[in-house]
Amino acid sequence: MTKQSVMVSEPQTAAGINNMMEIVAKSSSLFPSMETNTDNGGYNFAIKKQFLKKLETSVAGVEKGTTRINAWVDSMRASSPPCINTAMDSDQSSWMMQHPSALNMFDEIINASKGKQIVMFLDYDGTLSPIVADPERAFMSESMRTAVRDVARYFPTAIVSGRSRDKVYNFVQLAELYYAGSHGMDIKGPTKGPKNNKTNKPVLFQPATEFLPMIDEVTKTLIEIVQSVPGALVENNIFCVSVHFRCVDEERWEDLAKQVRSVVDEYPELRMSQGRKVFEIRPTIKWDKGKALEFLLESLGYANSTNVFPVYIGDDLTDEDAFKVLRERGQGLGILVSKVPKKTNASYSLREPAEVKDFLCRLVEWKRYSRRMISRV
Ligand SMILES: O=P(O)(O)OC[C@H]1O[C@H](O[C@H]2O[C@H](CO)[C@@H](O)[C@H](O)[C@H]2O)[C@H](O)[C@@H](O)[C@@H]1O
Repeated sequence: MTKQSVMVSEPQTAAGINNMMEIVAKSSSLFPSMETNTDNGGYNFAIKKQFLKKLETSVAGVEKGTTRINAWVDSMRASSPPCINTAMDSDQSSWMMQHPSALNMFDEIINASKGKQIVMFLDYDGTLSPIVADPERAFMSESMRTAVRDVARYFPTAIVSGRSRDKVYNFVQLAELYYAGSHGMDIKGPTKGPKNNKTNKPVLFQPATEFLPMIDEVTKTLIEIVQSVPGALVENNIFCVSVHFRCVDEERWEDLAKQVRSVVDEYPELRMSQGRKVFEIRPTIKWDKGKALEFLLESLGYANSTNVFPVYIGDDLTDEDAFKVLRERGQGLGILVSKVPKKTNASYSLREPAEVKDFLCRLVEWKRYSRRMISRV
């Protein structure tokens, strides 16, 4: 993994993306059903050893799942086709009709929010910070930090990330925000904030603590096995774990998918999905970024309120859970950050983090202007 922060462009075709979405959707039905392993108080710590031995001696178990591995590799490839062709142009424009730019539709968005409290939910990677090759160097710009800080002055604001809460906090460094790390499985309220904060006690919610030893064990196993795949990187996100393949040669993807899949197969209580050149491994509990959004709205006192307008901005598959919740509630809106058409539950789009920043700044400008107008009356 390079120590330099390298910008990585991700040319993707609409067909490729839709293909990937379908493959990912289909592959979820291939996950083993959830069963409780009662050895050793719920976790089988011998699994790691058994697994490593199995890898040394045979890949028979993996071969049985050839079709499934092929689906994963297809999905990995579909997320990075070589170029954008002209057929894309018409797909792009029809997609843009369905998911118009949140900047172009700014006035409509503001009208829809009239009389309601906007609550902001922001994903981190690919939304507040550009995608880079080294996950440790995914810094957000100082101007983005200022924009988020300003937004949080006027609207309750939460960062919702796949990263561990501590890690994403270290990137954002704003104490006045809510943070939901590990795909929403680790939620903490602000350490400083507005006086009218309805909850005096700081929020702390961790619905997956029982999985900590298992995630820790799987992380260690994954670190050992990916050593043989140059460029692969395991990131411990505390309640979940990521295996990055952004810097792995495409010829090695199949190997990597097989190895990761066979580790995860040993843990029926874990599931694996694919994000942007990353495998995400997390507990099968029914908790995701959508549930985290609902939990935060409730903590803020908006559980059954019709006077709230949640806005969620994100770029990845895991953000779809939050977009879906907003669609189902018929409240607020989702904004997908993407340069290319993607199947999404979001209503609007923004092309890249720079546009996210512009959108946040316009929100702040509008709020300041409307406050000035009110104070004049
Ligand atoms: O929910 P998010 O905040 O978007 O986190 C999702 C994953 O983001 C990170 O990986 C992605 O960004 C990296 C840095 O730009 C990039 O190198 C990688 O290829 C992307 O997948 C993070 O490192 C993961 O742990 C998160 O799960």
